[in-house]
Amino acid sequence: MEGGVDYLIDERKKAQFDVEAMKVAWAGSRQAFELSDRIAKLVANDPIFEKFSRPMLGRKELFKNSLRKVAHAWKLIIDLRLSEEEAKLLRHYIDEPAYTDLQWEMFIPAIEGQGTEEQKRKWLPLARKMQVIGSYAQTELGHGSNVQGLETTATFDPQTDEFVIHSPTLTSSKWWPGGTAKVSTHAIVYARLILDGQFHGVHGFIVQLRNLENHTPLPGITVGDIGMKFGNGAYNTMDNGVIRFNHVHIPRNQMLMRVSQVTREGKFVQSDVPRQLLYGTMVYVRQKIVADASKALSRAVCIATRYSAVRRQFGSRNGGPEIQVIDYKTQQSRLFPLLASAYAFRFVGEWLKWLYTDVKQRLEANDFSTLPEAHACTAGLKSLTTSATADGIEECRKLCGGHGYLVSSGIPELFATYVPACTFEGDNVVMMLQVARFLVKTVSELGYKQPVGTTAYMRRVTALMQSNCAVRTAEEWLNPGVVVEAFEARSTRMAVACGQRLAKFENPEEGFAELSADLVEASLAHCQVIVVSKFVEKLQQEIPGKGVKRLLEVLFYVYALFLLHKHQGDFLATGYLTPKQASLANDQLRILYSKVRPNAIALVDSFNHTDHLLSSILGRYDGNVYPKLYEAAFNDPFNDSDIADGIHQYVQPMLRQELHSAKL
Ligand SMILES: CCCCCCCC/C=C\CCCCCCCCCCC/C=C/C(=O)SCCNC(=O)CCNC(=O)[C@H](O)C(C)(C)COP(=O)(O)OP(=O)(O)OC[C@H]1O[C@@H](n2cnc3c(N)ncnc32)[C@H](O)[C@@H]1OP(=O)(O)O
Ligand SMILES: Cc1cc2nc3c(=O)[nH]c(=O)nc-3n(C[C@H](O)[C@H](O)[C@H](O)COP(=O)(O)OP(=O)(O)OC[C@H]3O[C@@H](n4cnc5c(N)ncnc54)[C@H](O)[C@@H]3O)c2cc1C
Repeated sequence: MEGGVDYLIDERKKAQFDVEAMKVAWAGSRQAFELSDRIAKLVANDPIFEKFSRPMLGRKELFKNSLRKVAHAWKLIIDLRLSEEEAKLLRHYIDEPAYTDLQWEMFIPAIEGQGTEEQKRKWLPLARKMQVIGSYAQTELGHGSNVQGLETTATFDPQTDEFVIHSPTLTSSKWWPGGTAKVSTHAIVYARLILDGQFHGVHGFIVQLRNLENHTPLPGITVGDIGMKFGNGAYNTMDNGVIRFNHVHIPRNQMLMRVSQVTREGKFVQSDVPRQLLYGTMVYVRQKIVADASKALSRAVCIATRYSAVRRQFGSRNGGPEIQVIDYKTQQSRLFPLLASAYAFRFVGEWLKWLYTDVKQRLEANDFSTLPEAHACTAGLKSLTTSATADGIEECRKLCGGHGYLVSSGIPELFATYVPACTFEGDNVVMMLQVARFLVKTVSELGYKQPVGTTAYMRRVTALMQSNCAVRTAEEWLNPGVVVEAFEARSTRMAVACGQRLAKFENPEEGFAELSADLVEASLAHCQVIVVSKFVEKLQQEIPGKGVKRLLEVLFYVYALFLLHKHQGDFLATGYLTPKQASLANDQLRILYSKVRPNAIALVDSFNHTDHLLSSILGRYDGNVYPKLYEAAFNDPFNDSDIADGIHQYVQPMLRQELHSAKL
């Protein structure tokens, strides 16, 4: 058997549910499925969007090719009159980080959230038509996580009614802003506002960087690329920049003034809008990143699952076929929790999108009451989902054995492109510490204030602290209420224990710093409650299609019981579970894996990923792995000639023992 075509056909026959209905459940609705399927095919069938050769290209060629793709995409958007939703799907399927990500996901949202009505009227139409191209310049060489520590200054000059943007030190150079090194004409620059020698906090300013006619940097602006990043291809299609400002003047009306204003006389006016709204763009993008995590994880899982069904090792008897590696329990125990996580992240991402839309509407009506909850949820879930996805992609590489290390497996580039998500938009540990602040506050107020939203379960603090799990058989773990209660009890107990230990410190900030590692673990436990509960809420909805709901229930238990197994130390240490109950959960997990097994290929087919998106020989829909790997090897430009450059010069003299007289 040369290829794996027959293996996947057989695998697909084993499915116990309606795959087409599962595709709809994954997409969110039939309309969403049809839209996304149409755009996926549009991209897959367009040769300009080819990406298989990307890791072989040098930086300049890679970047130019990326500019070409964006220009072609923009032309398609106009010619086909694509909506903003369709344009964003187009970007997803093109699958290439580019300056437009910053334009549409940071520059425009920053103006929408922090600009005045007048500023929105002026800048948004220009940006939406791509007549100005903007980026988001917050991070500096010496300051990233600590936004209040930024050094760039914006000093008001009452003589000219302008702000003077300046980088006073080397460490104040803006460093990282995507799209900035070579493309963007403007940037939202975050800087310390200085009025009459007084510091008034960090604010956003719209600063023009380049001449719109000839694209040269404006006087006083030094700008360039920060250099090659991790991996070939990957995030190197993006021009992350360094900018240095030397007393650059901008009009006063280019400070984003929804949160605070500076008058013509140079007076600072603080409105009722909380200053945290300045961080609103990050909240928006963190929510997007959560929604995107399932897309990246599902790609890696799809590749590893299909390949695990094609790949055979050991167990051949009488010349018969060896065992498919997907049949090894160890392979299942590593792969199926990731498959289940992809579904879990998809549903929590959908919910977070809803939560964000709700908060946005409230903010527009000047209702800021749900902002702390939205901040904690977006920060925490961004951290949980990106860490699990980055680790999961790497696990999928290992699940594919040696071939997973080949660029043609599609996994190395996916990993290299994905991992910065653990760092950008807030380092994952720093984000969990934000959740910790929120949890500590919630716990400290339990005596007199009812927790709401995602912490509402802590209203039952007494019961969750005192009662214990009642499970006596492995079967009894198959109850959503029992599972959710276990997660809630563990989270409540960890948060309360942190609160009690913090209370022993005279200085709360010192206590917080000392206990920060434990606080991060308590925050993770709380975020897991959210993911598990939102999965259960999804299952409570009507989900049409034969067997679809049943399979989603199986995946829910795999996700939750795997987490319980992985973190059983917490569940045991907090005293909610006995070792016997933890062991029963693990027994149930093994049974669940055998329920996933016949459906595994159909479950990854339900992601509806095109071969173009996967860009992976191991993950091909037809499973024809070996002939295509062989073909790709000989199509590699390195194999153009049998004698590589340098062989005659450096190898032959060695073979002939003539190295001493060779010209090196
Ligand atoms: C081809 C054509 C296509 C056309 C269309 C295509 C469009 C493209 C479409 C799709 C693209 C798909 C891609 C999707 C993903 C988008 C990716 C975009 C690229 C990403 C590139 C990366 C960008 C960046 O990284 S930008 C920089 C990000 N930086 C950070 O995240 C810094 C992190 N630090 C902080 O946020 C803060 O410093 C802090 C929170 C850690 C601390 O802040 P501080 O002021 O010191 O606050 P603190 O004292 O701790 O807290 C005070 C109180 O404020 C509360 N709080 C903090 N933050 C927030 C907040 N955000 N919201 C609300 N409240 C907040 C905090 O809890 C405290 O509250 P308390 O009650 O006082 O305790
Ligand atoms: C690919 C990529 C694209 C980016 N694009 C942009 C962009 O478009 N615009 C922009 O402005 N920025 C951008 N950034 C920058 C990004 O937002 C920052 O790198 C990120 O916020 C982390 O900040 P840092 O680099 O300062 O990390 P640091 O804060 O220096 O982190 C270093 C280590 O210190 C730890 N640490 C830091 N503070 C604490 C603390 N209080 N407690 C405990 N541990 C702590 C962290 O956990 C980490 O382990 C991008 C970054 C990357 C990688």
